[in-house]
Amino acid sequence: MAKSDVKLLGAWPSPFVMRPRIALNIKSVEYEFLEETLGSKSQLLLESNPVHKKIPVLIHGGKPICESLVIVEYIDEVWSPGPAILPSDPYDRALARFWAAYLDEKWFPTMRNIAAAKDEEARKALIDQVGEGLVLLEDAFSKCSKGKGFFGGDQIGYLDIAFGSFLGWLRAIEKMNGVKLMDETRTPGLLKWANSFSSHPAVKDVFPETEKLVEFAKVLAKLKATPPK
Ligand SMILES: N[C@@H](CCC(=O)N[C@@H](CS)C(=O)NCC(=O)O)C(=O)O
Repeated sequence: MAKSDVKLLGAWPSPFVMRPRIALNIKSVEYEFLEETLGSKSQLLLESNPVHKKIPVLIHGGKPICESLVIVEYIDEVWSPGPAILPSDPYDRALARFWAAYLDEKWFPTMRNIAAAKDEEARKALIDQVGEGLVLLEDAFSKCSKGKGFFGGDQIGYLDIAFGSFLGWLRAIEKMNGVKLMDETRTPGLLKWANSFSSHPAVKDVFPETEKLVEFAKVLAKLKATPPK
């Protein structure tokens, strides 16, 4: 497959964009990364994802595929055989999809809201909710990993990608709020997993630095505070 046949529309700070990047790395697929500019949407993005107008979009042989987890599943099916991303067992697959949906629908939106909390009490309540979510995920980790290093077992799988893509922002939010959300007492398994995940060969080159994300968050906050002209 020529590199030009696989294009990914994205942006470096986006956790959702990290997902297909990791999946493509796992499958050793070369691709062209087309970086969107903050605050504007390219014509290609608007044409490729007219429903949500969001990144990531994978364009494979001219055909667009949208939604990060749909893209990860597509990559797993198309570049097969190769290291499997989704679990082969139907129950394990269902569990991985269940927790990925929890992360996207509940856990991450709560964490994202911390920055916009209206006062200190609201901020603290959101931080507590994120911590409670991590305790649930610690339990999910011990069930899914079956004593191995990743949710997917010996190798990074679907749920590792779904959750691991949020780790950069989790670390940035810890730093910006002066808190530790993952720790040895409440989430020992996740703490170890987070280090293995972020240093994995398929991940480390696309894993954003905490400091860069903190700076980016400040730029975003400024943009939000500026009234439209
Ligand atoms: N559910 C989508 C979420 C994608 C998403 O929220 N992308 C953000 C970047 S992190 C985006 O494109 N935002 C632009 C906008 O909302 O207009 C997915 O999993 O792909």
